[in-house]
Amino acid sequence: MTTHTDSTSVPITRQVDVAIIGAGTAGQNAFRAARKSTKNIVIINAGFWTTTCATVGCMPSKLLIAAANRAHEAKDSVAFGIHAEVKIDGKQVMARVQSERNRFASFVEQQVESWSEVEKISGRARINQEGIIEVNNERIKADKIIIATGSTPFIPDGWTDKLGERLLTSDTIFELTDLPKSLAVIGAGAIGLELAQAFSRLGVAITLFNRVNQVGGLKDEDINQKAIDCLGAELTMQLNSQIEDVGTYGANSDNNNEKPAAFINYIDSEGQAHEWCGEYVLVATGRQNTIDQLGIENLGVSLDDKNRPQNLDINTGQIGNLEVYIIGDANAHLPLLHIASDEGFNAGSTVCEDNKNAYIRPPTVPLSIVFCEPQIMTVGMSLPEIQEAALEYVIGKVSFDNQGRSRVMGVNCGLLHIYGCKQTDKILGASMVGPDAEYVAHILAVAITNDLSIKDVLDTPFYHPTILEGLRTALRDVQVQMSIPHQKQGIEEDSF
Ligand SMILES: Cc1cc2nc3c(=O)[nH]c(=O)nc-3n(C[C@H](O)[C@H](O)[C@H](O)COP(=O)(O)OP(=O)(O)OC[C@H]3O[C@@H](n4cnc5c(N)ncnc54)[C@H](O)[C@@H]3O)c2cc1C
Ligand SMILES: NC(=O)c1ccc[n+]([C@@H]2O[C@H](COP(=O)([O-])OP(=O)(O)OC[C@H]3O[C@@H](n4cnc5c(N)ncnc54)[C@H](O)[C@@H]3O)[C@@H](O)[C@H]2O)c1
Repeated sequence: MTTHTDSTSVPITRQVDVAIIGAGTAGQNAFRAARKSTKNIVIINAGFWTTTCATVGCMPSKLLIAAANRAHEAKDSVAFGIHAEVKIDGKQVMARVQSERNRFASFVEQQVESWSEVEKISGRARINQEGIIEVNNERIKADKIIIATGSTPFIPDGWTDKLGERLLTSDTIFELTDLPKSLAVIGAGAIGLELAQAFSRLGVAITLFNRVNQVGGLKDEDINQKAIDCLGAELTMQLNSQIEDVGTYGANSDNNNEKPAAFINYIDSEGQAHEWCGEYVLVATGRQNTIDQLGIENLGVSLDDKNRPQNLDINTGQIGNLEVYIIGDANAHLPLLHIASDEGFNAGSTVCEDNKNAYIRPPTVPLSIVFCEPQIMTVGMSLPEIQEAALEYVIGKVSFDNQGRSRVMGVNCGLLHIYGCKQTDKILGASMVGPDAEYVAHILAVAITNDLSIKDVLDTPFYHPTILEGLRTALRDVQVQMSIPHQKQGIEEDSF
């Protein structure tokens, strides 16, 4: 049926209660939640109907890391008296990454296939000047619009042309059918760090570049330096380096195949000029949303200079009083999977007419984990945020270099800082590089979410011998520095 908009005579092909643009984790969750109470709904998606997480993100990266860590353990067990000869079959490594990845993606596809065809449109949507969604031959008028268009790798200007097929991003690297011989990784954020270490452990000659002396986005200088020390023991890093130029040399120069080799001209942290030359360059210099290309301004949404929407409700993704919701990586707030998932559920529940019974999840405590070894985690407020808020704090510390179980396991490199609030005996946040950081992070997230005092956490059992006993040591260190009354227990009472 074709109708007309009120203000113009432009024909519209569909009128819906809710339109969702983008069917990744956030969009699919929004669709599932909204569809419970409206049947007049459409979801539009460009590209594959799976998710970034399953297809080119969380899952393939963790599959590669899993293979890498197996290789590393086998190669790195001499101190235990175990001398293994390790042969890495690159083709088999990549084949497992792809087949397991496809298995995860197929579960998402099956769910999407169960949705009615009328509710799904494959195509790239745009919002025209009248606020109508245009996709393929359709012009869709929606009472409420949820935008969940995700993010894409950011590539510095000109690099795509200069590096040609030698340039890889996280969107393409998992499609390699064999391990490369050499790889430069540019950017030491979560993606760069995880993939640089994984490929290095699989025998690829890696150089990791970052323009600042920082890894994994760490904002606590001591933890950052410890992470650099722990990771640098096995990974070649050029931190604080400036890339001057990138490009390729003529065919056959890598004696590997017909393709030209890649080069990077850079200035190291000492100011010396160098050239790196190798097979591929993985650009991991961040991700950016693309909502500026969507015609978002036609819905009354304004963006700041980093493409972040103004007046964003971080709980539901709603923009001010508009019936526009921007969720997941698209809002550039916290580009993480659990956030995309929660925001999708919340937005989908909020747009329903009958949403009184919908449970809108509150914003969760900030939590981030980088799956390199040792792992990196941050939870709660960061040190700069605490300092900016002028809160009185103490830092409880524990080194994992000599921590009992960490040493037993041969994973004894790390440092945990817990930021305790002097007035309240509560945990403000924490930052760590070290073994089992993912579990430490979750325990602290539970404590902060439930407003537990440091004494509350210390009153729970810590089994011996565990790496988590290190968490207890750091909590006790917070406690002994507190100005509030408490039952002192010296950190020296922790024993092996
Ligand atoms: C390599 C890598 C590893 C990661 N690892 C982790 C991890 O370990 N833990 C973690 O928490 N997070 C991780 N992330 C981040 C996580 O994957 C993302 O935060 C999450 O997938 C974002 O989901 P989304 O729904 O916002 O976007 P997506 O899943 O990207 O969905 C967006 C969809 O919108 C579509 N789209 C875009 N524009 C349009 C348009 N104009 N019209 C129609 N459709 C459109 C896209 O094609 C896509 O299908 C990782 C990311 C990467 C890249
Ligand atoms: N384990 C996880 O949770 C996980 C894993 C992967 C990705 N992610 C998500 O994906 C997002 C994107 O990850 P990312 O690592 O690409 O981005 P990022 O923003 O975290 O890191 C990018 C890094 O590249 C550096 N950089 C930028 N331009 C550069 C240049 N020209 N030369 C040298 N260095 C440069 C930056 O200094 C920064 O350290 C993350 O913010 C995260 O939310 C999460």
